[in-house]
Amino acid sequence: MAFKTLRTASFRNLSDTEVDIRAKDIFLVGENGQGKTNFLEALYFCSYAASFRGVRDGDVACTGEKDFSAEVKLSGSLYENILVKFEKGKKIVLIDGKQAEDRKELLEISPCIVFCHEDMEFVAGTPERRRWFFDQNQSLYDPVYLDDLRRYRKVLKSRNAVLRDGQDKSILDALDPQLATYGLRLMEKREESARRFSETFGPLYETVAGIGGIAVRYTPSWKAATLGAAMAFLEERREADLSAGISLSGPHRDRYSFTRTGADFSAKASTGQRRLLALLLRIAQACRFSEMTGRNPVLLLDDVLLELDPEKRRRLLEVMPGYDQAFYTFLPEEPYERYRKSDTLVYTVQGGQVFDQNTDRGDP
Ligand SMILES: Nc1ncnc2c1ncn2[C@@H]1O[C@H](COP(=O)(O)OP(=O)(O)OP(=O)(O)O)[C@@H](O)[C@H]1O
Repeated sequence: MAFKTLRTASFRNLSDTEVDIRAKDIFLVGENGQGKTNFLEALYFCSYAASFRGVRDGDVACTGEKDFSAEVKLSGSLYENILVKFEKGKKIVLIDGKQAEDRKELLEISPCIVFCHEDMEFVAGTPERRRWFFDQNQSLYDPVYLDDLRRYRKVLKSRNAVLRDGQDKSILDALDPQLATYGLRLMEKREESARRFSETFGPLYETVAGIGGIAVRYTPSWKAATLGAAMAFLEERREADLSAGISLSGPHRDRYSFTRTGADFSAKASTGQRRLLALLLRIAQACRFSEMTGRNPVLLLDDVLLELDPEKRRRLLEVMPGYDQAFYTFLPEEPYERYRKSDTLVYTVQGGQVFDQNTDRGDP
């Protein structure tokens, strides 16, 4: 699947036009703060109906506006058009003009993998951010996992409400088996997935950074492998949960870490090594996605090459995963011409306007 055109309306600072993006590689070149990342964000919106910058939908609308939309036409897909619009405080996803019931339907159609500054949080940020990454990773190719995750969160929310408000404790007796059931399903998949992810991630890190033995370690919060054991675990901790007014254990407290030959790696890693960890997490994600689905993703690479020294940049380009389309952002002074292929489309972005730099292009 690839995008043919992107049309935005009141989307951050982008001007309300349609841009032709019919190419495998598209370069967006511009000074800081001109709208390159906003362009990638608009594409991402058509892929997940959410921003990758962790902002509320309303903040994406151009200053002074309340509503906005992003729309793409597709090639290599059963579908032709995706429109995501935010109107009167409500988000609507239209696939070929038909309203989607659940935005997860988009995952099957337009899978994008974004590489951005915020990815550093998966390495240097809170355990929650790392969980988010690995949950997203699994959800990209495993809709059952996403359903279980949503169900787990729903039960957890009810359980926390009971713990907080001191409601009838018998409700906890009813909720705990559900929490344990969904929680165990998540744990099983996380265990397997961390192991499989490491098999891809470790060798990638070794190739680009020259450091072997890197793996992802998954540490579940419940020390339990069966429903009975998980229930016993919850029972044992119920008093502590009641006094805290919140569920203190469960998959929402699971941890992921990066290890080298068994010892923690990220805490001692240099900034450059951490940056590479973050970058290669996304590359491994793209590889895993292709392995599991037999399809290639669209890559959105925001200032990725800028942060690497020339040798790492060269090695990174060597391990780039298979993709159907890739969008790269560059500053004007970067040597982007060096990476340009004969069919690469180059646009400059200035003040939210996207200018075509492909003068030799014939009629599309
Ligand atoms: N909701 C909004 N409405 C209007 N303009 C916005 C909105 N949100 C951000 N902007 C503007 O968008 C611009 C930032 O664009 P963007 O984040 O795409 O930068 P960029 O070109 O990728 O540069 P950098 O390399 O610094 O990330 C800023 O000028 C900012 O004021």
